[in-house]
Amino acid sequence: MIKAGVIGATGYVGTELIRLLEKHSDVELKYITSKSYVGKSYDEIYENYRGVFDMECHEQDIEKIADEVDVIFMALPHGIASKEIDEKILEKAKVIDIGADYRISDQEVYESWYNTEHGSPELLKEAVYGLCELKREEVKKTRIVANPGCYPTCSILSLSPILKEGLVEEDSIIIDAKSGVTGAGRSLNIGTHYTECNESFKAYGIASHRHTPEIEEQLSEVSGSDIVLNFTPHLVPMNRGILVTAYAKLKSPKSYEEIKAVYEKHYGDEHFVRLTKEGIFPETKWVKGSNFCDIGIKVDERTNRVIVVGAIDNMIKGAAGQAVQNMNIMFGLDEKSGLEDVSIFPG
Ligand SMILES: NC(=O)C1=CN([C@@H]2O[C@H](COP(=O)(O)OP(=O)(O)OC[C@H]3O[C@@H](n4cnc5c(N)ncnc54)[C@H](OP(=O)(O)O)[C@@H]3O)[C@@H](O)[C@H]2O)C=CC1
Ligand SMILES: CC(=O)N[C@@H](CCC(=O)OP(=O)(O)O)C(=O)O
Repeated sequence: MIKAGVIGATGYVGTELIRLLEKHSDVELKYITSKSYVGKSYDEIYENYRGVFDMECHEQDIEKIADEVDVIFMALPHGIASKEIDEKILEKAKVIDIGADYRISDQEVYESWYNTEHGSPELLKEAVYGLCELKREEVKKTRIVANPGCYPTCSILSLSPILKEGLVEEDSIIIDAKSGVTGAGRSLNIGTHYTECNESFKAYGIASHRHTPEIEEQLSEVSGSDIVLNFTPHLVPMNRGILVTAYAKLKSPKSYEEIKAVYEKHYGDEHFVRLTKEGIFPETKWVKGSNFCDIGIKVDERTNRVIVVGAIDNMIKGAAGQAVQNMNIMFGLDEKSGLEDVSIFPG
């Protein structure tokens, strides 16, 4: 049995981690923490767990937790994990950080986009960007995984095959993305009040969202050239889900069948990436509650562009599910363990 601890178990990602780990047949949950609910049992905070999971929430004593577990999941606001993790912790337990602290390899880039000091820059080289389908071999060997962001997971999976094969102009990429409100977390925030976001739809972070450098770094690595792109997120009044529509100009005309063959080459053996049939495009309800990323493609011969539509559940493939997938890889388990659920539709 893998002994696991969840730091930040009372947030939206934390509660999805609890749901997945609690039923994972190879995992024993040993320790959960919270900032505001220390001493409370989990089913007092989340009534849906009544009679199912009543572990007490503890303070965040990371050294003590590392002594008791094999893997620590960090589900905290960015900027905290890097101040808590160090060599001493990593000697005792593996770490999967679901926040952004180890996702960007350049300390200066991280500090300027996140407006905070990095607490353990010496670990940036060692941390592996845990986009499982792209980095499986590195994830197997590492002690610390930077679990990718939700928008980046969907954007990078949607675009990497055509960039890897050099089929599109590297400076032509536009990513138009939409997220449900759980993407903003559980803590109070005016923009996510019911009356502020219900019956409305807005773009935000235009040309300035912190996921831009994360997406650019990974797509640059995939394509072998520097990618600079436009990324525009939108807030949609739904609970969960991310839909990405990405556009890129073809270097030379290609048919739908040729582009489809490239996606099949890259994802044909991937359980969690599903390609839709021609003319069918992903919907967030098809991935709700599951670890799948659905991808649909269109070649617009009129504009010579490829249009790729991707969908994930922001809290599952975009966070807790991918974190469990990373744990499975790190501990040599079947990658699908504990992640067999299909979408909770109608949900
Ligand atoms: N929501 C999503 O879809 C996704 C989120 N992420 C990332 O995952 C991380 C968690 O996100 P999410 O669950 O949405 O956030 P929430 O705001 O819902 O939860 C945050 C968690 O961290 C705890 N916490 C807050 N502040 C502190 C602090 N100063 N010290 C210690 N613990 C603290 C909270 O405890 P308490 O409940 O007691 O206040 C809670 O358990 C973030 O880095 C987020 O960016 C990544 C991908 C997708
Ligand atoms: C809807 C919404 O507000 N989404 C969040 C991103 C979601 C997220 O969790 O960010 P990380 O993946 O980097 O942790 C935002 O735009 O900041």
